[in-house]
Amino acid sequence: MAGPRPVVMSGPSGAGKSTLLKKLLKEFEGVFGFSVSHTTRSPRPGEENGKDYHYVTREVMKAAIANGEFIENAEFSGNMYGTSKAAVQAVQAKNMICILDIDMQGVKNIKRTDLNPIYVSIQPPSMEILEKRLRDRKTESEESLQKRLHAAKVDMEISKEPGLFDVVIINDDLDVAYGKLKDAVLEVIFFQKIRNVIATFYLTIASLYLAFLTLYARL
Ligand SMILES: Nc1nc2c(ncn2[C@@H]2O[C@H](COP(=O)(O)OP(=O)(O)O)[C@@H](O)[C@H]2O)c(=O)[nH]1
Ligand SMILES: Nc1ncnc2c1ncn2[C@@H]1O[C@H](COP(=O)(O)OP(=O)(O)O)[C@@H](O)[C@H]1O
Repeated sequence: MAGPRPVVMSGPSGAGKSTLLKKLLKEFEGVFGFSVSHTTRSPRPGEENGKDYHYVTREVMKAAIANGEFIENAEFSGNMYGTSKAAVQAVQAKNMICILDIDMQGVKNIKRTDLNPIYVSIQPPSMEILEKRLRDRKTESEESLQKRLHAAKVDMEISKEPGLFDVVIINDDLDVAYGKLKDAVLEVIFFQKIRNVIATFYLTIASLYLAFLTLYARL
C-alpha cells in the first residue's frame, strides 16, 4: 500500500494502548492519524461516535463485512471490532501516518494484507497490575472484566512468539513506555518528514515552471 508505513498497536485490554497513542497523537498532531474502527460495543462515557469508534449494530457490521468494506475484523469479549478500508484511507489521504489499535486476531489478519505496518505490542508489567488498572478504569462490568483478563493471558503468551512484533513495550512507568514508543516510531516519522520535504520541493518546482510558462506565453 502506498504512503507512509502504518503503526499497529496491540496488547491486552487495559495495557495502556489508548493512553499511549493519545499522547502520540497529541504530541505529533498532523503527523499521526487514528484509524477509527467499527465496533458493536456500546460507547463509554466520554467516547465519541466517529472519533473513538464508529458504533454500529451487529447487522450493519456483518453487512459491511460481507460487502468487502473491511481490511480485518474480529470478535473480542462478546463484541465485533473491525478496521474498514475507508478508516485507513481517510488517514492516508491526509498524508498522515495511520495508527491502528487492534487485538491479536487483528494483528494476525493484518499480517496477511499488504499494509506492511510496524507492529508494536504494549504489555502490562503483570496480570495483577493489569487487573488493578482495568478495575480502576471503571469501564467494565465484572463479566466483561473477566473476559478481558482471560483474553489478556492468551495475548501475553502469544506476544512472546518470535517475530510477531517489531517492538514489545512493557508499560510500567508511563513516561518510560511513551519514550520507547516514540523510539519505535521514529523511523516512520523520519521518512514521513523526508517525503514531505520532497513533495514540497516538487510542488515548488512545478509552481515555478507554471509561472514561467504563463509569463512566457504573455511575451
Ligand atoms: N481486530 C480488531 N481489534 C480491535 C479493533 N478496534 C479495537 N480493537 C481491539 O478490541 C479490544 C477491545 O477494545 P475496547 O472495547 O475499546 O477496550 P479497551 O481496549 O479495554 O479500551 C482491544 O484489544 C482493541 O485493541 C479493530 O478494528 N480490529
Ligand atoms: N503506565 C501506567 N501507569 C498507571 N496507569 C496507567 C498506565 N498506563 C495506562 N494506565 C491506566 O490504565 C488504564 C488502562 O489504560 P488504557 O489506555 O485504557 O488501556 P487500553 O487502551 O490498552 O485498554 C487507564 O485507566 C489508564 O489511565
